This record gives sequence, structure tokens and C-alpha cells, in this order.
Amino acid sequence: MTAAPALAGSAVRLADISVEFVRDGKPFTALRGVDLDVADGEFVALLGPSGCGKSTLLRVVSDLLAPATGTAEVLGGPPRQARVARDVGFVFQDSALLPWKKVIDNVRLPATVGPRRSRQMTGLTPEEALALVGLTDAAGAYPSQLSGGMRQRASIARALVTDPRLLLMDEPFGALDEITRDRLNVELLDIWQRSRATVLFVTHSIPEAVFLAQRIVVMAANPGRVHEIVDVPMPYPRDVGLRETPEFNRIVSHLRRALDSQR
Ligand SMILES: Nc1ncnc2c1ncn2[C@@H]1O[C@H](COP(=O)(O)OP(=O)(O)OP(=O)(O)O)[C@@H](O)[C@H]1O
Repeated sequence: MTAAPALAGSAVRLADISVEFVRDGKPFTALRGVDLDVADGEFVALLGPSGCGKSTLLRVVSDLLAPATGTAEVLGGPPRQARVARDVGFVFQDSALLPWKKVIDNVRLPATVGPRRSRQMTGLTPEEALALVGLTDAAGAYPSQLSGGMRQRASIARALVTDPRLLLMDEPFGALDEITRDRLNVELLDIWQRSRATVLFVTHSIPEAVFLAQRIVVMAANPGRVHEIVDVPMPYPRDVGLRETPEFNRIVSHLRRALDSQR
């Protein structure tokens, strides 16, 4: 896989972002005054109670939603520019593979549409992306023939074929059993280190956030806002043994208290 070109500065820069919805006929503030800088190549987790606006934040970054106030900059320009250039990849909780297409054809899909086609020579081929997530043998299967973990890996492979400089992941492993989730966490870190993409990763799991991220954005609800940003200074590569260390558990406890204090 080719390394993302080095960018000076931020991959994502949010300044004073607010998002308003109408819920039950009344105005509702989903995000208020969110400031966040994510450096190029950084792995940042978003953690917080249900409804605090984590997915809404990703939707602003991915240009699916325009904020009511504030400015968002993605890869040095407006979010729309990054979306149109297909520099942003997505992985959701539900893998959203097309059930009537084989795994390899699902993974090929982004490469067959849109302007990124001509850049495929510098990115991963669909076959390479499948190999990277360990699914070469499942290339000819249909999504319904895969386990949940395999479907999520196929979904990650699909996101990787556009060689995204920014990967947005919204609880991608939330529906998986703990053992599969732990394994995919290790695989994801491996992929991240090789791709040098920037990752914004939404999770409800404190240990998952600590294991993966360099920084954790703890959010609070009503209105959705940034409560605290916590550094995770442990070096990479990280392996499962990290979860047994006092440093890991100290950060987990700190985050648990930060989330409990919001109740
Ligand atoms: N299209 C919409 N219309 C009205 N309200 C919305 C809309 N989308 C989100 N909301 C509200 O905004 C708030 C934030 O939603 P969001 O999905 O971003 O939260 P979240 O932190 O990702 O939650 P969860 O962890 O449960 O997935 C919620 O209260 C939700 O009801």
C-alpha cells in the first residue's frame, strides 16, 4: 500500500461547530461549540454516551451535514472538496455490503465509480485490500455466507481501495463478540500503521478506545460537546498484552470516571 502523502498540519480542523435539528417539532442542539484538531496521520477515538453527537460529528466531517455555525476543514479544504476527491473512506457498524454481489465485487465497487479510478494504480487493488484484511479465500463468497467479523473486514477492505487519506469509522466493531473485536482491533492498527491514513473512530467501548487511539475525545450530551481530550501515550505497535498493563488500566479508570461524572 502506498503511504499517504505527507500533509503539513491538520487532517481535520473543527472550530466552534454547532448542529441544530428539529426533534418532535422543537429545535434541538445536537452539537454546540465543538473545537477539534486532528493531525495528519493521527488515530483519534470519539467516546461518549448515546446521543452525545458522535455520529453527527462524523457527518459534518464527511459533508453529509452542514453545521449551523462554525467552520470545518478536512484535508486542508472544505469537507465537500475532500468528499468529491474521494479522499474520505467510511466504515459503519452495519457493514452495508450489497448482498447480491460477491465479496470481491463489493470491494471493487468504489474503484469502478467516480474520479478515483485513475488513481487506482497508486492505491491498493481490491485483491490487495482483501489480502490485507485476510479475506483472500472469501473473495468469491456472498456477504450472507460470511461471519459478522468477516463482513466488517470486507467493509474495511472496500474503504481501503480508494486509498483514503481520512478513514471515518462509526462503531465498526460494535456488533461483534469480544474476541473477534479484539482481533480486529489489532488488525486495524496494523492497517493504519501501513496506510498512514488519519482515523476518526467512534466507539462506546472504553478499552477499545484506549487500545486503538493516540487521543480520545470524551464527549458529553445535552447539548453534545467536547468534555475532555485524553492522551494515550503508549507507543505502537500495540498488542493485546497492553490491556494488562497498569498504564492502560489507569487511563481506562480515568475515562470511566469522566463518563460517570456526566450522569
Ligand atoms: N436527522 C436528525 N433529526 C433530528 N435529530 C437528530 C437527527 N440525527 C441525530 N439527531 C439527534 O441528535 C443527537 C445526536 O445523535 P448522534 O447519532 O450523533 O449521537 P451518537 O452520539 O452517535 O449516539 P449513539 O452512540 O447512540 O450512536 C441525538 O439526540 C439524536 O436524536
